[in-house]
Amino acid sequence: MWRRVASLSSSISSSFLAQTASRLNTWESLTTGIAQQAKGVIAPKEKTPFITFVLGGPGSGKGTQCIKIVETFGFAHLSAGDLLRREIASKSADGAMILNTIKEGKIVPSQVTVKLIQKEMELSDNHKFLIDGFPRTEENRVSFEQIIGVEPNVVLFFDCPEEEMVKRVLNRNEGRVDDNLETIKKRLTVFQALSLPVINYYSEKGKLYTIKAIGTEDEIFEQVRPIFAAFEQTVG
Ligand SMILES: Nc1ncnc2c1ncn2[C@@H]1O[C@H](COP(=O)(O)OP(=O)(O)O)[C@@H](O)[C@H]1O
Ligand SMILES: O=c1ccn([C@@H]2O[C@H](COP(=O)(O)OP(=O)(O)O)[C@@H](O)[C@H]2O)c(=O)[nH]1
Ligand SMILES: [Mg+2]
Repeated sequence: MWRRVASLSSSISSSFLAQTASRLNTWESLTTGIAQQAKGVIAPKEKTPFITFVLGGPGSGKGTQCIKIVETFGFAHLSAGDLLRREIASKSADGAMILNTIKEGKIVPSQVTVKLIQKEMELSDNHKFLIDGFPRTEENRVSFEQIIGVEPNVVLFFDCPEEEMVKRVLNRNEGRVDDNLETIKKRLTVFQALSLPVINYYSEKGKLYTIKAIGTEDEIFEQVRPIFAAFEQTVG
């Protein structure tokens, strides 16, 4: 749905989209409303978006569980880290800056990450999104709300002991520049200082679902499954 609108609205700036969306605060404002303006026709009613943020420390199992959620509940999986690594691989203008930031275990400027997420959402035909590994800071969170103009419906937090996260990352074997002891130590510090406040924010808003992220992948998924099963009727 976003793809069609994105192609129709190339002359309509994304800030206009964001302003319209945040004013009306509905997904339909981003889709049918703009489509009507662009084409002068009544567009079919679109589905309301369902956004899940998937949070947790490095190696807590976010990506692994996202694959299972996609298989079982048909979400689109947007990994912020994968989108950033794709920018590095494509040698885009921001590639070198992103690579250095990831090597240092720091956080890429919000504007860059949110634009990449926005593009993927626009290209997707799905209305159910798993946004994996984002937002990692309060600034990330605010930036998403301002640019995209919607809030998450559900926030998952994979709560895993540091010792286990370190062990998993060092065994990950995906050739990542940040899967080494020096970077992981920095990432754990960043997680405690910058990401935990985001998790606390959503806890206070009543949107947080905490998963005990130890045990087998299947055992952990049995904690995840009922969360999405409960929403299935309403989400579609
Ligand atoms: N429950 C689990 N038990 C043991 N290893 C796991 C478990 N879940 C994931 N892993 C492994 O740990 C590593 C990190 O998992 P990943 O899903 O990439 O975490 P994250 O995206 O949170 O960094 C991967 O090599 C993955 O195969
Ligand atoms: O919103 C994001 C997501 C990721 N990153 C960077 O990308 C790295 C890897 O993120 P990813 O989610 O892939 O790591 P994981 O938690 O899965 O190990 C992070 O340490 C950050 O440097 C970032 O800056 N902003
Ligand atoms: Mg991951």
